[in-house]
Amino acid sequence: MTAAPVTVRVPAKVNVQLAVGGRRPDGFHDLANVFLAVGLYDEVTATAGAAGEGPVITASGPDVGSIPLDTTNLAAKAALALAAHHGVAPDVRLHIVKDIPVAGGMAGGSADAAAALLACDALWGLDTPREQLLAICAELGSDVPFSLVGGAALGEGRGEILTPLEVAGPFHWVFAVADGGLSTPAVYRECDRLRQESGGGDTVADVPAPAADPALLDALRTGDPYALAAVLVNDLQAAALSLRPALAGTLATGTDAGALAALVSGSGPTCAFLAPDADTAAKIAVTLAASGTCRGARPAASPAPGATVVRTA
Ligand SMILES: C[C@](O)(CO)[C@H](O)COP(=O)(O)OP(=O)(O)OC[C@H]1O[C@@H](n2ccc(N)nc2=O)[C@H](O)[C@@H]1O
Ligand SMILES: Nc1ncnc2c1ncn2[C@@H]1O[C@H](COP(=O)(O)OP(=O)(O)OP(=O)(O)O)[C@@H](O)[C@H]1O
Repeated sequence: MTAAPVTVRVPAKVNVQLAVGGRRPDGFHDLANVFLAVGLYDEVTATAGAAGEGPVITASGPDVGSIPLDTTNLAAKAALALAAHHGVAPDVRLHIVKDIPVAGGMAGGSADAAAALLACDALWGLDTPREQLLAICAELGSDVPFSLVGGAALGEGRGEILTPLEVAGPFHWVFAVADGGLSTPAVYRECDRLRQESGGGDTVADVPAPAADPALLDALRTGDPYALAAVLVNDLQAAALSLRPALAGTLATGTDAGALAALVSGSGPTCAFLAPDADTAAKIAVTLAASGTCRGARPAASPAPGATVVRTA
């Protein structure tokens, strides 16, 4: 009997604190990365594939023209990694319903990897222990473990070593989606270049070790948007603005429309706006969408749960 298809829903993320340390010898940067999952979701459905065909990717949604449909898709890589871990055949059809902006700094590819991992695990009846799933996630990318876990978490190391955080809420956000993406490695490189240019150096010997801000952790715990707005910080923001100066106009538009704070989401170019309540978030979204400073604006609340099986047919 063929196993029933499995659908997993997985959230996007915003980094409420992204403290970036110096460039390590392996090219990565040590982080104090406070992740918050937000209620914008992709869905990945895994269906049994024909013997020998490997992972087959299909996708639907407005931006899917810019994602790869071969084995470089992070969802395919996740299926291959899980199959290799267990020594099983990686035959699976993965359909991605994509709502998370592509190359937008919201971990869309990472989300699909985490979702595919969970969906294949259920489809293939593997029951992989959580720690092993998290280890496979970390091999796939620095953001992938958080996509599995969701909620709020501090990511240390290159972002893959997670400590869950207490978080109240809801926090109300608006996300301004830009035309075109930004490459994550290019943004980290630009951060290094700006550090060198300012004379401070860009290696672990030059840059103070990143640390989570206790005031920010308190604001998450108490669910206070005003306190959170006062301490939001993204060390990659200057680099994203340097590569995409027009984002300054987007940030200013959302702030003028009533956001408590505005910042670039992760490596950008999506901009995130924290609102005091859901009504204000809806108004900010309308103003941003009409402003011509972004391609679209999406309200979303956080925290959101991590990758979750939502359907088996
Ligand atoms: C910007 C963030 O989204 C914030 O959460 C992440 O740090 C990026 O995570 P990601 O997209 O999962 O990144 P990975 O796939 O692990 O790495 C892609 C590239 O980003 C850079 N990279 C990533 C993470 C990190 N801590 N330091 C880095 O310098 C490296 O050039 C790396 O080759
Ligand atoms: N399933 C996928 N969805 C989106 N992009 C993918 C996927 N698989 C591979 N990619 C590639 O990864 C690149 C980065 O896309 P992604 O949407 O993950 O960026 P991002 O949100 O900026 O990532 P992050 O916030 O983790 O740095 C894309 O340009 C695309 O070519």
